Amino acid sequence: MPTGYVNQAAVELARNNSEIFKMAPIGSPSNVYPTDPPRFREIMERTFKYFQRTAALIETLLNDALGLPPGRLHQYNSNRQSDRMIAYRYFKANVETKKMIGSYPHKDPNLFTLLLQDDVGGLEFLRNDQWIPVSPIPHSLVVNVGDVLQVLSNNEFKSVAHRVVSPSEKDRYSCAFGCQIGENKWVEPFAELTSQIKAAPKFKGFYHGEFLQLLGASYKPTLEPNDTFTLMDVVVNNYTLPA
Ligand SMILES: O=C(O)CCC(=O)C(=O)O
Ligand SMILES: [Fe+2]
Repeated sequence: MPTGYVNQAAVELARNNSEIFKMAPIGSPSNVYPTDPPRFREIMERTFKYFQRTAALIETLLNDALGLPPGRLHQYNSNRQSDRMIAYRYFKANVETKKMIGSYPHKDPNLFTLLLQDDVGGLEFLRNDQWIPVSPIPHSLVVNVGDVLQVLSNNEFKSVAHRVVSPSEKDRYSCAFGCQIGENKWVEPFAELTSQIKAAPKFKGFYHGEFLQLLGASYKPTLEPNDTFTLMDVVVNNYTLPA
C-alpha cells in the first residue's frame, strides 16, 4: 500500500469509512507530506520516533515473555525499513450511504501493532464469536499481536481479529504503528520454541511476500461486516501443520 494520504471512504472497494495518512520511516523517499498545516511533517516525524522507541521496548518484553534468548526478536527484525505509521480519522457513521464500518474485520499481518486511540471508542476484537469493545483508557496504548508473531511464537501468542465500528456522534482519531517485516523475510516458528525443546512446529515456513499475496487474493469486495473468514484465516488455511 502506498504511503501518504488516502480517503478510504471514497475508494469503493475498500469501503473502510476513514481517511488515513500513512508514513514509512523518516527519510524514506516514498514519504510525501502536505505543506499545510505547516508543522504536519515535524509532528508526524516526532510521533514516529516515539513509536519506534516504544516498539523497541515492547519487542524486548515480548522476547522475554516467550523465554527467547536476549535480543532474538530484535536480531530477526533488525532492518526496520518496513515499519509503518498510519494516522486515522474515522468518519461518523452514515446510514444513507450505509458506511457503518470504519475498518473491516482483519488481523494485522505483522509482528505487532501499537495503537493510540482518542476517547471516542469503536475498536472491537473478536472472542468466541463475540465482538468485544476495546474501550479507550487515557494515556495508554493498545498492543495488538499480529500473524507473524503468532507463527514465530509457534502459537504461544495469538493474532487477534479486530474491526472499528463507525462512531455515531463524532469522528474518531487514532494512530497505529505497525512493527513489520520485509517481503523477502522467511517466517517460521523459532527453533528455540520447537526443535530445541522438542516441541512440534505448528506452522510450516513461508516468505512474508507470499503470505501478503495470499491475503490480497482472499480479499472480496462483497465483504460484509461479520464476514470475518476471508481476511483472517490465511495463516491457518495455508500454513498450519497437522497436529
Ligand atoms: O484505528 C484503530 O483502532 C485500528 C487500526 C487498525 O486496525 C490497524 O491499523 O491495523
Ligand atoms: Fe488492525
